[in-house]
Amino acid sequence: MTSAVTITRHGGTGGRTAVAARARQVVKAYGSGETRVVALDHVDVDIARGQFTAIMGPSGSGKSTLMHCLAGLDTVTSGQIHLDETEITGLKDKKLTQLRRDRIGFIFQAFNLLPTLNALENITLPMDIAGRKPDKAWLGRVVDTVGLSERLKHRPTQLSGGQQQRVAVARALAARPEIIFGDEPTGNLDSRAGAEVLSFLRRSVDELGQTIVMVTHDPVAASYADRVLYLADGRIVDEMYKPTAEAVLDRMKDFDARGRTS
Ligand SMILES: Nc1ncnc2c1ncn2[C@@H]1O[C@H](COP(=O)(O)OP(=O)(O)OP(=O)(O)O)[C@@H](O)[C@H]1O
Repeated sequence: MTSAVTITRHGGTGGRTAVAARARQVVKAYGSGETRVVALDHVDVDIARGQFTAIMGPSGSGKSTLMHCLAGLDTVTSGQIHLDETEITGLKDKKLTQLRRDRIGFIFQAFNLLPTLNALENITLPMDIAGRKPDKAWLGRVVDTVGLSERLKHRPTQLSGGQQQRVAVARALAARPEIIFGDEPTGNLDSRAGAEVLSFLRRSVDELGQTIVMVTHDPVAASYADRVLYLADGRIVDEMYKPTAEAVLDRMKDFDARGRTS
């Protein structure tokens, strides 16, 4: 067969451009007058499709705010945010809710599973709500990737914390979102369960082409990423590719000792 025009995807499970999300000159300020806090101060960033990006920085540096703005969970004060080719800044609530539901996946520190549903039902719940039929082959791959094949009939209370978070990871992956945002996804897990979940996130990038952005305080968690962005006082002050836990820790100590270094 010839003649079909193929649109090359640059990795990832959705979208067309090599940049899954981008922020341009994003400012987020809370409050006004003397109580005004600038949480994001003219942030420019590109999130590469099919990569695992970690966001790090001291408490209050703006990590969660950046994630929430990129994910359309919070509005910006000024600047633009695009998801693939869609500008999300300026979208009305209804459109934004739809976009989050259809194109973005979330993993939070709390697993947010429904106790009355089994693992499989929890995984497919967002698609059920959206009236979408799960792609069975994909669902099978996701379940295998996160190592849950033997646990699908279990309810959350019958699963360990690590297994529950793996259900949450599978739930985020199942709908093939263009991008998954994680806010301290291993923050509630011991180091072994955390390592397991991080390995599954890593595999979902390597084997399923998923794009992931994760906020973390933990240098070990960040070492699973392809790239680490460092925030300080609402600005991206540094980045590191192919991070190791030692290099991330050294960089954090450096920041603590010298404050903002750029
Ligand atoms: N709803 C809000 N109202 C007022 N100020 C806020 C609000 N949310 C965040 N801030 C402020 O914005 C700044 C950035 O907060 P943010 O939660 O993004 O930081 P963070 O790096 O995620 O911190 P942590 O690591 O402690 O979670 C902080 O100074 C915070 O106090």
